[in-house]
Amino acid sequence: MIELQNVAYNYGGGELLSDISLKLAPGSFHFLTGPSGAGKSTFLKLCYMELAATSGRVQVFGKDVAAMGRDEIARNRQRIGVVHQDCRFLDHLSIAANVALPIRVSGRDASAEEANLKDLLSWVGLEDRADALPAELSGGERQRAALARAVIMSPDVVLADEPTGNVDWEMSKRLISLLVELNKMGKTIMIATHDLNLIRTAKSQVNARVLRISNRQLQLAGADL
Ligand SMILES: Nc1ncnc2c1ncn2[C@@H]1O[C@H](COP(=O)(O)OP(=O)(O)OP(=O)(O)O)[C@@H](O)[C@H]1O
Repeated sequence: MIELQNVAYNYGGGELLSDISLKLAPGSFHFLTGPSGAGKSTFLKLCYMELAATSGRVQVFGKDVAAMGRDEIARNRQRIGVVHQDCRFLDHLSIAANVALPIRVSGRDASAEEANLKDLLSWVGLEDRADALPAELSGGERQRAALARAVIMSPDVVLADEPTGNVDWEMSKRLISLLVELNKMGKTIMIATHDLNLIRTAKSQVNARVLRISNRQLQLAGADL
């Protein structure tokens, strides 16, 4: 699905990530952990082609990202659902309209997707909040809406950046269960988090590998979590 070979990245200062190699197999479930500022968000951005590697090779769906044009990147991006750390919404649009936004942006007929949208909102437990505005939602509701928006295009891969950052433990477990469900449906999942309790909880539900960014390198964490 996504493959990095000897990838490095720097924002202009020193190297933030060095010599990173990883192959995300279809249907795999990964956690990405590491201290604040280690480069977890940056790593995810390399995976969803928001950033281009400074050196090395990134392949997405079997194609070299460096060889893709803008349109091809945009097309392939539709196959990757991203839950952003700060989950921003358009404030003047309802939650249902925000969740459906990727469909409109892609040019597909949103009215043909009404049933899908309804199912998705009820899957994340927001069927009663469809007409609410983003400002009226709690932190947990926002995160669930962000997850629904990330999967509305039926992506093959879901990348989530601290999806449980601002929610309580019960809500964190609920969000992780939703991501585990997506994985059981065949989607490839990667979640950046520094919540080790969450990783332990998820590991009882799914066969997850834990990656850690430390000293600019990506390592496979041991079973000592
Ligand atoms: N656009 C940017 N320009 C310059 N430096 C940046 C940019 N984005 C991030 N950085 C720096 O790169 C480093 C890694 O940031 P990143 O957000 O990838 O880390 P992180 O591991 O996700 O952190 P956190 O757990 O706090 O979210 C930080 O020092 C950050 O300040």
